[in-house]
Amino acid sequence: MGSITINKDLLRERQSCTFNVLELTHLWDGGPEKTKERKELEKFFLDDPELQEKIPSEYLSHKEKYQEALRRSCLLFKKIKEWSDTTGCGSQMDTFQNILGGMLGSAILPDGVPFALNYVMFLPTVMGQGTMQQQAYWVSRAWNCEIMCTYAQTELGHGTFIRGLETTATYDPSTEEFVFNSPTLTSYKWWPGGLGHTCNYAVVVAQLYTKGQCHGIHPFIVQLRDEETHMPLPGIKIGEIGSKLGMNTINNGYLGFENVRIPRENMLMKNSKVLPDGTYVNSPSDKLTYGTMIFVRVALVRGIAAAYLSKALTIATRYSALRKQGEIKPGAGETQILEYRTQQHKLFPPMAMCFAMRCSADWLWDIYNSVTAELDRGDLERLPELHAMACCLKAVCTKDSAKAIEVCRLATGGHGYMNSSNFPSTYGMVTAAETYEGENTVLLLQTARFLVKAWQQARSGGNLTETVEYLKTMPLQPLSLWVNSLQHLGIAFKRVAAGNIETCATSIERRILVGVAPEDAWNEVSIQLAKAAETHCRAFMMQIFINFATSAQVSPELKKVLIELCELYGTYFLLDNLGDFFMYAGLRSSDVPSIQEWMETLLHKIRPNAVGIVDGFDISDAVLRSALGAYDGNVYERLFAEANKSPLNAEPVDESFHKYLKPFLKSNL
Ligand SMILES: CCCCCCCCCCCCCCCCCCCCCC(=O)SCCNC(=O)CCNC(=O)[C@H](O)C(C)(C)COP(=O)(O)OP(=O)(O)OC[C@H]1O[C@@H](n2cnc3c(N)ncnc32)[C@H](O)[C@@H]1OP(=O)(O)O
Ligand SMILES: Cc1cc2nc3c(=O)[nH]c(=O)nc-3n(C[C@H](O)[C@H](O)[C@H](O)COP(=O)(O)OP(=O)(O)OC[C@H]3O[C@@H](n4cnc5c(N)ncnc54)[C@H](O)[C@@H]3O)c2cc1C
Repeated sequence: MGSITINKDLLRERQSCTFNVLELTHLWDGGPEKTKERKELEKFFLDDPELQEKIPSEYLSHKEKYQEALRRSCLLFKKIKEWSDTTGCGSQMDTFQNILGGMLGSAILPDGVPFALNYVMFLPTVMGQGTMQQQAYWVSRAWNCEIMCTYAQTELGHGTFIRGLETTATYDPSTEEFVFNSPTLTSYKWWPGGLGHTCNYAVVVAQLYTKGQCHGIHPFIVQLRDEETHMPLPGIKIGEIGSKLGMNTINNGYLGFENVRIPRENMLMKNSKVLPDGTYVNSPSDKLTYGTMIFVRVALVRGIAAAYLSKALTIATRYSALRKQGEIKPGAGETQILEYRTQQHKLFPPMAMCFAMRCSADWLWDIYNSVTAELDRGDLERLPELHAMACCLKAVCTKDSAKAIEVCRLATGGHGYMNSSNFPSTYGMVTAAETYEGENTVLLLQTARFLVKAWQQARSGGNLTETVEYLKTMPLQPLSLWVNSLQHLGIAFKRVAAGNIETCATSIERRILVGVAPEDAWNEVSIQLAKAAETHCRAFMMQIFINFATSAQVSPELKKVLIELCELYGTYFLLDNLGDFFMYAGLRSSDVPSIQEWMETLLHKIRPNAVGIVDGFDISDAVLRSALGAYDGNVYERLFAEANKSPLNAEPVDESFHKYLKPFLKSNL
C-alpha cells in the first residue's frame, strides 16, 4: 500500500479542529515526556519485522494461532528485557503496563498474550501474599521468565463463589508437605490464562486442611510441568479448554490433581500460615487473600475498558468523517455520515465516557496504592471502600466499553463486520472483561453491600468515607429547581444514587419487618441493589470528570472541549435514565426538552472537533490494526488489500470446485 495521500475529508476535519491535538495527546499520556517514551517504545517494538503479522490470524488454525502467539511472545519478552536493560528498571513497569494493558500488546498479540497472567496475576499475588523470603525466590524467577506462571482459582463448578472451591490442599506434617487433590469433576481448575500449554507453575487457590480442619481458601505455588521437558508432573492433569468467542491466543487451560505434593514453604504465608507441626495461624483478615483480584480490577479500568474504547472510537470516528451516504438536503450532494445527528449520538457520548473512565482509573490507581501501603502497616480501615469502588468501576466501565464498542461497529455499517475493521477482536477482548475478574452483576452487588451499610451509618450519624459522604446530606436537602449546569448535573447524579440506595435499604427493612429472612430480602431486592451500585458509580464518575474538566491546566480551547464532553456525559446518561431523575432529582417533564436541546447542542459543538479528539488519543495505525481507522483514511484501498489476503483468493478456481461443486452441479438433482 504505502500511500501517504490523506483523504480530503479527513484533512478538512483536521484543519477545522479548534484545539491543539498535541496538547490533548500530552494530557492523555500524562505529559510530553510520557508521550515521548510511549512513542519510542512503540517504535522499538512495532518496527521489528519479526513481531509483525505475516498472515492475518483469522486464517490460521487454532493450533497455528497459539504457536505463532507463543513465537511472538518469546520475542516480545526478550525485547522487553533488551529495552529495560538500555532504559533502566523504572520504565520496565511502564513497559509492562503498555504491553499488557491494552495498546502495544494488542498490536502484537491482538487475541491475548499467553504470558499475561505471569505478570498480571502471578507476580502481584506473590508480591502481595508471599513472605519476604518467598518473594526473594519466586519474584526474580518469574520476572526474568526462568519459569512461566499463572493464577489458577476458578473451577469448572465455581467462579464467583470462591468460598465454594473444591480443590483440597491437605497438610501432611510427617513430610511437611501439602497434598493436592481434585475430588470431583467440578473441582477441576478451568479458565486460567496460559495454563493450557504455556505455564510450568501456578498459584493454585485451594481449601486448606490441617489437623483435620478446613480453614478456607488459600494460595499455594504448585509446579505443574517439568522445567526441562515441559511434561506434566505425576498426578497433574492439564490441557487447554478450547476455542472461545475471543482471546484465542491466551491459552486458557484446565487442571486436576491426584495426590500432588508440594513443600510447606510453597504456601504463600504473608497473611496466614501453617507451622511445621500443622498449627494454623490466622490472617488479620481472610479478605487479604482476595488482594490480587482487587489489583487486576483496578488495572482493567484503564488498561482494558478505556484503552480499547479509545481504539474503537478512533476507527469509527475517522471512518464516519470520510464515509458518505445519502443526502440531508436533496441535491446538496452526499453527506459525511458524521453529519447525521444520530451518528453523533452514537459516537460522541462514548468519547465522553472514555475521558470519564480515564479520570476514574487514575483516582482508583492512587487510592489502590495508598490503601495497599496502609495494609502493609496493618491498617485495614479503607479496604472496604477500595473494594467497593474497584468492583463498581470495573463493572460499569467494562460494561460501558463493551456496549460502546458494539455501537461503534454498528456505526460503521457492513464494513465494521469485517475482521479487518478490528472490531470483532476488540469486542471479544473487552466483553471477556465483563466476566473475568468478577462477573459484573456480582461485583455491583458487592458495592451495593457497602452502600447499604454506608446508608445505615449515615442514618445513625456515623462517619462516612470520601465516596459515600454525600449520603449524609443528600436526601435531607430540599430539592431545588432544575438548572442546566454542570454543577447541577453533579448534584442530580448524587441524588439519584442516594435515592436508589435509600429505596433499596427501605425495601430490605420492610421485608425483614414482615418476617422475610435478611438474606432472602437481599435477594428479592437485588435488581434494585445492582442498579443502586451502578448509579453510585455513575455519580462518582460524573463528579470526578467535573473536577478534572474544570481544573485541568490546559489552554482555553482544550478546556472548552473537555467541558463540552463532561456536559455530554451528564446529559446523555440523564436522558437515558429519565425515570430516576424524575423520582429522585426533582426533574419535571417540562425540564426535559431543554436538556434534550442542551445535549443536541453539545453534539453540534463537538462535531468539528470529533476527528481531532480521536487523533488526540494518538493511536498509531500499527496499534489500531484497522482497515477502516487508519490515519490517512484510505479505507477502500485497505479493505481490498485485506480481502486479497484471504487464502481463497490465492487461486482463481478453488480445488473444492472440482471436488464438490462441479459434480454437484452436473448431477441434475
Ligand atoms: C508486577 C508486574 C505487574 C505488571 C502490571 C501490568 C498491569 C497492566 C494490566 C492491565 C490489565 C490487562 C489484563 C489483561 C489480561 C487478562 C487477564 C485475565 C485475567 C482474568 C483472571 C481471573 O478472572 S482470575 C479469577 C477472578 N475471580 C473472581 O474475581 C471471583 C469473584 N468472586 C469474588 O471476588 C468473591 O467470591 C466475592 C463475590 C467477592 C464474594 O466473596 P465472599 O463470599 O468471600 O464474600 P461475601 O460476599 O460473603 O462478603 C464478605 C465480606 O468480604 C468483603 N469482601 C469481599 N471481597 C473482598 C475483597 N476483594 N477485598 C476486601 N473485602 C472483600 C465484602 O465486602 C464483605 O464485607 P462485609 O462483611 O463487611 O460486608
Ligand atoms: C477470558 C477469561 C479469562 C479468565 N481467566 C481466568 C484466570 O486466569 N484465572 C482464573 O482463576 N479464572 C479465570 N477466568 C474465570 C472468571 O474469573 C470467571 O468466569 C468469573 O469469575 C465468573 O465466574 P463463573 O464463570 O463461575 O460465572 P457464574 O458465577 O456461574 O455466573 C453465571 C451467572 O450467575 C450470576 N451469579 C452468580 N453468582 C451470583 C450471585 N451471588 N448473585 C447474583 N448473581 C449471581 C452471574 O451474574 C451470571 O449471570 C477467566 C474467564 C474468562 C471468560
